[in-house]
Amino acid sequence: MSDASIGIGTGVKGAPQAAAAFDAGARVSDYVALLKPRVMSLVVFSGFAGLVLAPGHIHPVLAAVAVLCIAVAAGAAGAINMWYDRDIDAVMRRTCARPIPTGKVKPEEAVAFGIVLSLGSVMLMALALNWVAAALLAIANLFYVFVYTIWLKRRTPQNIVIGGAAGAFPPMIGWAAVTGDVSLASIALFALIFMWTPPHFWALALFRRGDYEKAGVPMLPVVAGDRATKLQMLLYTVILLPLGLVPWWLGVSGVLYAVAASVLGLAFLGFAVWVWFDRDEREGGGRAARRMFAFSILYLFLMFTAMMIDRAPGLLPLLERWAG
Ligand code: HEM
Ligand SMILES: CC(C)=CCC/C(C)=C/CC/C(C)=C/COP(=O)(O)OP(=O)(O)O
Repeated sequence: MSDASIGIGTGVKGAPQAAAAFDAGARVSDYVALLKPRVMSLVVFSGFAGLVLAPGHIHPVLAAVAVLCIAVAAGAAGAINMWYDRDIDAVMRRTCARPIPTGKVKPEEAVAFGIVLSLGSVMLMALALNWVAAALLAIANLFYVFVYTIWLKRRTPQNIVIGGAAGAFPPMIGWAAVTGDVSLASIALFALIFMWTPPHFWALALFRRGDYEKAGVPMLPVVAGDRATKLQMLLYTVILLPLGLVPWWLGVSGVLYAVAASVLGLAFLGFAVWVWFDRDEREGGGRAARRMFAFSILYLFLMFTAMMIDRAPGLLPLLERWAG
């Protein structure tokens, strides 16, 4: 039996096709990487929480469209951020393997991709849901691109305090997708993420300080030092403790949430105290800072989970109606 008859010839002929398919797969994953999918998970989760917690009903298909729009608009802003920051991303160890610094995606392709997805997601939100949700989505997207990335990131250590507002919008957007408005309760959800962002990010900046120094980005540990950063983190986590109870106080969720928020808030504060007393200030050496960064993500996931579980009795009839 010749090689050709057992299919080797076919295999050789198929090789370029296989390579092309592999290439296409690699390109898809590069474009997905532009969307910062891991960060997006929590953005989407908090947006979903806004949808669940808002009073009123929404058809599940529309709820899914709203979540998709939040995910795509956030990812699109991330792609534009990677286009603008391609010079500093190439310098930092954490970001140097991203698709633009490695040459896998051209800068102009990335920015076009980001702009098209931004416009598409905002338009879909406006058409399928409502104009308030679409306007908030556009504001969040533009805030991350223009206020955080282009204006503040390279100028001031307060970059993430002000610019962090972008990431605080998703629950408000989810809420508005259901109600068509902005309420005190949705502002409380915004405030929670707004106050959470600085300790979340500065914990990372403490053990990635060298990266930011190298790239010349004025993050707080670089500009003001570790002690000042740790003090600020303590302040924000102290404020976060009572702020976490506001959704309960406003009746967004009940006592179960209030207990969870107190425990989680105290734990987050405990991490900030541990970071404060941790004397290991070598770049990359601070175990406490690493743990606090990881806990910050768990904290927000659990806060919104607790809020939603507390609303579960109200959700049940809703789910039954959807199922029916
Ligand atoms: C200006 C505000 C913020 C800054 C500067 C910031 C910065 C960062 C950075 C640098 C990382 C490491 C990312 C990586 O290397 O993959 C990170 C991780 C993360 N951030 Fe933030 N963040 C901010 C706000 C938020 C918000 C609002 C959320 C969601 C509500 C969020 C969710 C996450 C999650 C889930 C991760 C973990 C990703 C992973 O598993 O690697 N961040 N953040
Ligand atoms: C439309 C919408 C809902 C927008 C939300 C935008 C959003 C996901 C904000 C979170 C902020 C964020 C990921 C900052 C990363 O900082 P960086 O860009 O400095 O991080 P890097 O060094 O990893 O690039």
